[in-house]
Amino acid sequence: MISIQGLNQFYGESHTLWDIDMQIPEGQCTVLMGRNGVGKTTLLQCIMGHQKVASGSIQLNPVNKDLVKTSVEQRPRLGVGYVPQGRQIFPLLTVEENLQIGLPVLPRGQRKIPDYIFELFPVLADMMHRRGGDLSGGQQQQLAIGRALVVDPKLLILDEPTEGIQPNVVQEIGDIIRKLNREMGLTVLLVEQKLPFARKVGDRFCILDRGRKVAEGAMDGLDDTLIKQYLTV
Ligand SMILES: Nc1ncnc2c1ncn2[C@@H]1O[C@H](COP(=O)(O)OP(=O)(O)OP(=O)(O)O)[C@@H](O)[C@H]1O
Repeated sequence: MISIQGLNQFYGESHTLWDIDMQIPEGQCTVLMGRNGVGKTTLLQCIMGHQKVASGSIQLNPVNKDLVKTSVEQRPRLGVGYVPQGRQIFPLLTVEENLQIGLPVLPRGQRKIPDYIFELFPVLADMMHRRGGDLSGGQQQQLAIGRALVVDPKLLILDEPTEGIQPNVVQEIGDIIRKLNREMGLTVLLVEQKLPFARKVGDRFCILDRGRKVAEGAMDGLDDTLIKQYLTV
């Protein structure tokens, strides 16, 4: 679905991502892992066009587009949905208004929030007219995922969807990501620090360390040596 090749990124003089080659296979759930500050969010932001790429390509298939050469606004139209770190819900807008944010990218006749979003997240229907800021952290995460789904993505990218969320809701979010991936066929790329969660939802892992990709493969292959070397603090 996505093939990243030779990607380099800088913050000013600081070389943050180094020669990243990475595959996000269609239909699978890939978990991007690594310690704090290794460049996971930066890589997602490069895919979304929120950070400038110095060199390399991010090929999106089957539409056959290099995202590096595509405008930020094009991503949702090309079928890429994004749930950013910290959720970024608009606190003063209602749940309905937050969900409607993505609608203008759709053709005029299709600008309606799909019903299945309320089946996945019944709480959003119950709280439709409440302000985003009144929702709990877990409810806001559901709203952020719902908002990303409004544009009918083929690829869903999530940055630490379980961060700051209560354990019982983490389980619920995991079930929803699995459902989206395994039953509804969305390709998923997510950043996740919690190992049990990564193992539960992921088919594949990819590890970054100090801006370089150091390992990737099937989730079964994420062994103690890799965990000790690159993930534990
Ligand atoms: N806007 C920015 N300007 C300058 N440096 C930045 C910026 N954002 C991140 N960095 C730096 O780039 C490096 C990678 O940060 P990034 O947030 O991508 O890492 P991460 O792996 O997602 O970390 P975390 O798990 O803490 O979210 C870090 O050294 C960080 O301090």
